[in-house]
Amino acid sequence: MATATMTTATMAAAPAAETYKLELMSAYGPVFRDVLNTAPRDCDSSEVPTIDLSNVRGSDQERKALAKTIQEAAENTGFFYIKNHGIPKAHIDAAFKQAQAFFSQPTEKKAEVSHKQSKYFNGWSERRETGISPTESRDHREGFSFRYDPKFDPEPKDLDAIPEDVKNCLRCEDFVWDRTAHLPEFKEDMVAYWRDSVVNYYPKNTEAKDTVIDVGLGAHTDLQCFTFLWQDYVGGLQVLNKEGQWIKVPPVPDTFVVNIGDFLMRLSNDRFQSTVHRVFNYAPEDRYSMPFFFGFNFNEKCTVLPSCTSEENPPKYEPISCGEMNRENAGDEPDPSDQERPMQPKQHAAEETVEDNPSHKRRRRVFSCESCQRLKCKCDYDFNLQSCRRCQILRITCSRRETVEMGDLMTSDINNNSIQDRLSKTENALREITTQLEALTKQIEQSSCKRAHIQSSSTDSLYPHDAETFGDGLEQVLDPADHAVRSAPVVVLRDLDRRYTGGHRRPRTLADVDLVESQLIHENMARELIQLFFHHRSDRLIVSEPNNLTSSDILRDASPFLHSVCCLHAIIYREDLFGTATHRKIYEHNRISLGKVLLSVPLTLEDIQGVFLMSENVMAGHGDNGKEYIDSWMLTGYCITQAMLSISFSEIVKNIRQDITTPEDQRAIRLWSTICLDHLYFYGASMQDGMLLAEILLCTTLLQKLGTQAPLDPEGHCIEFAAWKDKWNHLLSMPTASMLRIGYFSACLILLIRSLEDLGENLQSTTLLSNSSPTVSNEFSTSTEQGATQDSIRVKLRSKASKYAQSIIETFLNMPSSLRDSIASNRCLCLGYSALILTHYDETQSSISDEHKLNLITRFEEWLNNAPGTTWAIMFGRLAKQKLMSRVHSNSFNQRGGQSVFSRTDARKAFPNRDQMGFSSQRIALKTTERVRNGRQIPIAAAIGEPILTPTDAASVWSTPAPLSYEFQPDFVFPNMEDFFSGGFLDFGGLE
Ligand SMILES: O=C(O)CCC(=O)C(=O)O
Ligand SMILES: [Fe+2]
Repeated sequence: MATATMTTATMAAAPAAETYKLELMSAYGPVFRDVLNTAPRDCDSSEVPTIDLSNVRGSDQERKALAKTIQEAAENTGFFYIKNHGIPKAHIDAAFKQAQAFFSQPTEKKAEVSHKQSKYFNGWSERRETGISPTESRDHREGFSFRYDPKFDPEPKDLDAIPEDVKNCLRCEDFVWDRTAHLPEFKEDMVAYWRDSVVNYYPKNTEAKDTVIDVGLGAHTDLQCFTFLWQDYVGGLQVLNKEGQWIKVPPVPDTFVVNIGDFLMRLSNDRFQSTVHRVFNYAPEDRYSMPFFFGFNFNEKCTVLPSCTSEENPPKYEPISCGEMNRENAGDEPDPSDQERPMQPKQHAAEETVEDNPSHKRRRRVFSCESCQRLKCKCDYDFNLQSCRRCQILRITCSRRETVEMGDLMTSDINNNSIQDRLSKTENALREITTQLEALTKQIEQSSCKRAHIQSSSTDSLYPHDAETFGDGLEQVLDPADHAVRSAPVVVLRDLDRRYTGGHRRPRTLADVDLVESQLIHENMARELIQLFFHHRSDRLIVSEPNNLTSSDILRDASPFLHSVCCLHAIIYREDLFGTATHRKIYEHNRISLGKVLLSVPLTLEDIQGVFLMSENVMAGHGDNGKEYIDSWMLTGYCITQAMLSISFSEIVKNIRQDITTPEDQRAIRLWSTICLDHLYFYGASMQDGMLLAEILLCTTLLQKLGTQAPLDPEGHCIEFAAWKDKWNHLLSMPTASMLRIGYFSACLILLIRSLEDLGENLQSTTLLSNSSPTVSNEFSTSTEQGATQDSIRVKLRSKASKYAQSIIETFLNMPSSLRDSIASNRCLCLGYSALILTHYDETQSSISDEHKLNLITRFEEWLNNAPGTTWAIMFGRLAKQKLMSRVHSNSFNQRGGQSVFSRTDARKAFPNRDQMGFSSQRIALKTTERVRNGRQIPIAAAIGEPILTPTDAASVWSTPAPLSYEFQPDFVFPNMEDFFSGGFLDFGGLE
């Protein structure tokens, strides 16, 4: 312990790594920036000033003063706001509305105008499709682009008079408007706003990943001269200042943000700053922005502006066009000049060596760094500095290549030359690798202390989920071994893992390509297969719809691997595909992906789900035993290990305690319980494990059935439940399976109640909890044939529901008392609810005698009175009893000609152990409290109980029944029984 404390102290004193390396794609190739780890702060007006453009049409002097202000801002941060810009607010508002209308369409609709149909990157781009910054996540953004079209110019153009070379540079495409024609006024409002624009949509994002910086649009510089940006009120734009600090450029009403682009920086001989910026939309709201990129035609060659050069500061660059400049960086396909921001680099084609082509003549060596060669700049490579001045200024790696030019040397030197050439390439490659390794090591080191930094400024945290449950600085020390002093092994392991992988996953090419992309199946087929998966196989993961599987909207995007595995599972249900060559190919694809995924730690929940599904023999047909897959046990075991690393259990437990579990938490726990239980299955699980598994599967079936239209047939049967019962009958029939039986009866009861409600029966809180004596109309609406059929169905369902409610209570009362007392609170509420149902229907409707009911209910209530933590159920139990007694009373009253003749004997029959009934004459006061469950507020009614019976004279009370003693507030909402039921087995967010 002493050592640990010492280490902590030493560590705390050691200077923390302050920066991380940010890699950027630029026209000059990859550029690295050192970025401070501190949380982004607000910009101040000296960094991003607001410039009033009112004087743009003022006197010469005023205009000069304005130009100077702009120049200063362009030379400083390269970012500024403009106000009084003259763009009508109505145009902006209309375009904004259209942007919202466009992006709120279903994906399929947006896909109709996908940029994939475009030659020039016009149209819609999906979320995560682009990943502009190699250091950060893929972009959590959708975009819609269109280009200037002379047809829509506010000053009408003679289209025929446009010169051919200018026409060739136009990038407008009609399909963007044709395929949005269904949106009223869309084109008109958009072109009225800008005539050449991108609209960015950053969907709300409250689930930032903790391993990468999850960005809306990654760090980049804009490529052209300057950008006008309108942003809505949400905020998220950040700019990297000269100190390497991210500063926030928040929305300011009625302004645009202007920033300088790479091309203007070059034309100004680096005087104006093209500054790195990004969008970080970690916000509970969607964000929209509409930039306009101003630049020359992409073919227009421009020189450095003479006014920006002098004798001491000669032009650094050769004339170049914007198109050429960017093509130099990114290769030729697709034409990068059609993008507004840099593209991710393409692998340069392997360079041709002299050996590859021995016909090449001996070459003359010239010294010029690779970047200057590419950009046709003069290179003043300094051998001592091992860099040229331009690369130094740009802070990019200056790799020198001994370029050889045709002509000079003797052919006999070819071999020597090629060796020399290769040697120099190898050297360069090594240097590059060393730089990257250094950067990576630093980044990994920083990632472990990043948390500490970022946590201290929690509001701006880039890693909100990184906020560990650790209470003090002891857990934030750099040496993970120190964690061992206080942390569970898994915490140490997780930390080590983060530290050594830095959250980076191994590349797993195939696993990240889904079946559609790899052209194994068509998109529509994939959609059908996913539907089939959810119809037939989702019980494997206890999920009922795709977004139970992932937090992202699109499973294919979130996890191509899991998507492929789900498709593979569904093929069993497609006779036309099962056993075909396509099936085998898909299987092969998944098998290889599985291998890649297994090697790429840390795994996401989706990965683990995929691996888990692969533990089944998915090549087996319906009837075959999918479980006998050779690696199943190993795979489920691996899933368990990985889940332990990926799931923050303590965080989830904390959330459960506070009743604030997130869908992500629930997903994690569902997955965890499923894989553990499945693993036990192979291991030889106990009966109790089996019962728990059976019940979880039952619950899944129930949830699925509740989502369907007619969950039961007219006889009140459910095929799926019958199948479940068949499968688990060996457990159900065991004497120790009372809870499982109660679960089964409850599930059946829930479906019956749902069916009755569908037939118009009111079984809502208001009815079940009302103080009036429960009578259900027996007057059927037999006037129509359909009405008569419905009535007869209702009769059957009522009687069945009563039977199930009876079975639930009976089974419970027959359990050993120790087991009864340990019942989960949620399940206890199921019992209370069953009691209400049992008493709701009279003898004729339920085919159960009131006497028997009273007996059961009384015993149940007696237990409730003595059992701990059953507050709610006490109320329901008592209410049930009162209602029943009041009906028994009025029945007897009516039967004996208005005379109450329910005798002591009757009472004794109903209460054979009346002395042990435990009725108390005390008033019961239940506290009013509020709990939140599943996001709903459930007021627990204040209930004051009057004594119902006194042990001394039960019979006198029969003749004059006491008024019902529980009064529920009118807005009291009875939670669904399925909430109780499904919450019961995991005891999630249990109500006390
Ligand atoms: O959405 C924003 O605020 C910035 C967008 C941007 O930088 C771009 O589109 O290049
Ligand atoms: Fe930008």
